Amino acid sequence: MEIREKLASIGIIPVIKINDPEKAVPLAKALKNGGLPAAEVTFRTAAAAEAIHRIAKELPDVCVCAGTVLTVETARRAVKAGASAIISPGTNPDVVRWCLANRVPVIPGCATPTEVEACMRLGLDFVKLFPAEVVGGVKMLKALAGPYGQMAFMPTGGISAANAASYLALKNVVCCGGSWMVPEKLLDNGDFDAIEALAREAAALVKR
Ligand SMILES: O=C[C@H](O)COP(=O)(O)O
Ligand SMILES: CC(=O)C(=O)O
Repeated sequence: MEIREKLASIGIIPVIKINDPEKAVPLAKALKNGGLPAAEVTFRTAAAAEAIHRIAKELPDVCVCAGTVLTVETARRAVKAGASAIISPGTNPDVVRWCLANRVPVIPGCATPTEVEACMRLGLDFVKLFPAEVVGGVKMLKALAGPYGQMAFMPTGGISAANAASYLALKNVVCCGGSWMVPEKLLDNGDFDAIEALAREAAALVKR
């Protein structure tokens, strides 16, 4: 299955900031058991590569992606660790070109029509909208659907159980990203049951 179809079938992609790599596998298990077999592990912590490696090795049916990939070097590390896709908050053309040259799925962030067009020129038809709620959310995506009918989006930033369904109802939305089902405190405390419950609540918003 192509990554886009896989992400579409999961619907909501948990965005993770993890400090302790020991928690990576129990966290991914909790998300999977809750109905979200995916993780965007952000390179905002030193544990990111190790967390990706552990999830990819122990839970091959979980779609583990790398987030906050700002450089080609980080993209290389993420792919080596086992990431299925490279995701970033903005668009670094060097990262996109490296991914395309190495056949690595890449989902860079856009916040404006000009950035969407830059990604189209790079050859992409699927990007992130970030930070989604700040830049107009559902209204912005509806507006972008006019001139950019072929472009599909993964809105992230400010999405929650309260508004995810309105994003998922849009034709140009493949999936949403969000951190709300993995609150830092629950992860730090190792409260995987609570995370699983939040994942289950989120997964119930996805029409399959
Ligand atoms: O930086 C934000 C994360 O990428 C996801 O956004 P969120 O915490 O609003 O869900
Ligand atoms: C926010 C986001 O998309 C990222 O850190 O990759």
